[in-house]
Amino acid sequence: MKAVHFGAGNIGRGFVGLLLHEAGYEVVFADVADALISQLAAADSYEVHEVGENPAVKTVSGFRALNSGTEEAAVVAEIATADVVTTAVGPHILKFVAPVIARGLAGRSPSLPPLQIMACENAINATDLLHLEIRGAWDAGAGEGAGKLDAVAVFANTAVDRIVPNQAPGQGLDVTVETFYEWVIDRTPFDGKAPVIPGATFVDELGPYIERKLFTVNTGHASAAYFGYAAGLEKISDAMADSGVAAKVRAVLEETKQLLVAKHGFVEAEQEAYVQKILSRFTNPHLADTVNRVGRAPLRKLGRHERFIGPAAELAERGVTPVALLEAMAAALRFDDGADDEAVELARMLAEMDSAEAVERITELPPAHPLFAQVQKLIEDRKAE
Ligand SMILES: NC(=O)c1ccc[n+]([C@@H]2O[C@H](COP(=O)([O-])OP(=O)(O)OC[C@H]3O[C@@H](n4cnc5c(N)ncnc54)[C@H](O)[C@@H]3O)[C@@H](O)[C@H]2O)c1
Ligand SMILES: O=P(O)(O)OC[C@@H](O)[C@@H](O)[C@H](O)[C@H](O)CO
Repeated sequence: MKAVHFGAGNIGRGFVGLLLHEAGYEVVFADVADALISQLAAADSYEVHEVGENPAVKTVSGFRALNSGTEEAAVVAEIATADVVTTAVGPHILKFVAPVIARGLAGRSPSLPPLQIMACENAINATDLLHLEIRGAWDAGAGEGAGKLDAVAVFANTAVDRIVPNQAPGQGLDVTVETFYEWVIDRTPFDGKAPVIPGATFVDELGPYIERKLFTVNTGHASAAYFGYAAGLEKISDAMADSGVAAKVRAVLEETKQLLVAKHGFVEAEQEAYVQKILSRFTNPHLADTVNRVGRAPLRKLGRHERFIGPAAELAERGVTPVALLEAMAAALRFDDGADDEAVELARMLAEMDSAEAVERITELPPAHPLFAQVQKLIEDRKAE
């Protein structure tokens, strides 16, 4: 069995690659980072160091690696004979890997079962986004003469959860990760022939799991990052050790818990246990995770269906005015990491646009939305500084 995995970064090597390897797949890593691919191609194995409670070291071996920029034809050929394709490149990069996947699909023998495609990104239904992009490339010519896309590929949404920080320089290919992990996959598109991945959980209704993960783990994480950044702290665990930051993060998760319980019917006590578990993961002192990594790409994180506006807008639509979520968004507007392209772009937008235009462009909330005025006020306050 062969899996082609796009994105050999933190979660690619430290989670998806590891679970696919443990499931018995030969993993072919595809990435555009030349030095990383050369290192992987030259290596026989790398180690995943799981730190925290019950630490362990896992070895990943038997993989290959290709540069999907300079060795595109080879990647296309691998996809043509693969069983599974996964991605962990970032939601905004899916449009770049889609044409390569489309060409690989077009080259498949009709005798092969459909390729099983799963995007492992922090976004609601990321595989649907990838599917749309592949469909675009297919219809634009990649699939010419190859029949119907849906006959050669199956697309399944997933929710992936494991905190994998940026790795310390000098660590080579080895990856330090937390011990916790969860990979939840929508079973329904596979028509009874889902891939066998023992580390993954297959469910019939993924929607509540994705939202629970994004609006608890990622909303809480990003809140810790932005409040921690405002407090001048560098590590997430240090931010969570600050009682003021921890209280604000807790308040944010109280609001998303209220939404998740009301919307999806999660049992309140179970959701509270989930929140507690996540807060304890953020405090893991063995994980050198930074507020800059977790706060990265604030424009994406302030998007309409993302970790802040997503739950805050739904609460507002239900007649509840969020308070802590708005405070976290106010902190996000002040994340001015000059090394982060999106933080720089956010600062430019805040400087150049009037507040109403900035709300629409950053959050895509329409002016008539019940949350619009509150977000506009946050932006006015930020602009006035
Ligand atoms: N790190 C985590 O804790 C974590 C956990 C769950 C989900 N995720 C999600 O996984 C995705 C990747 O995150 P990460 O932390 O591993 O980031 P990362 O930056 O460590 O890895 C991304 C990799 O994608 C590669 N890449 C960029 N453009 C590419 C292209 N066109 N083709 C192929 N490869 C390309 C980069 O070179 C890099 O190696 C994101 O969507 C993130 O939200 C991350
Ligand atoms: O990857 P992002 O930028 O969407 O979010 C940053 C972190 O919150 C994220 O990578 C978490 O570590 C991860 O989602 C945990 O499962």
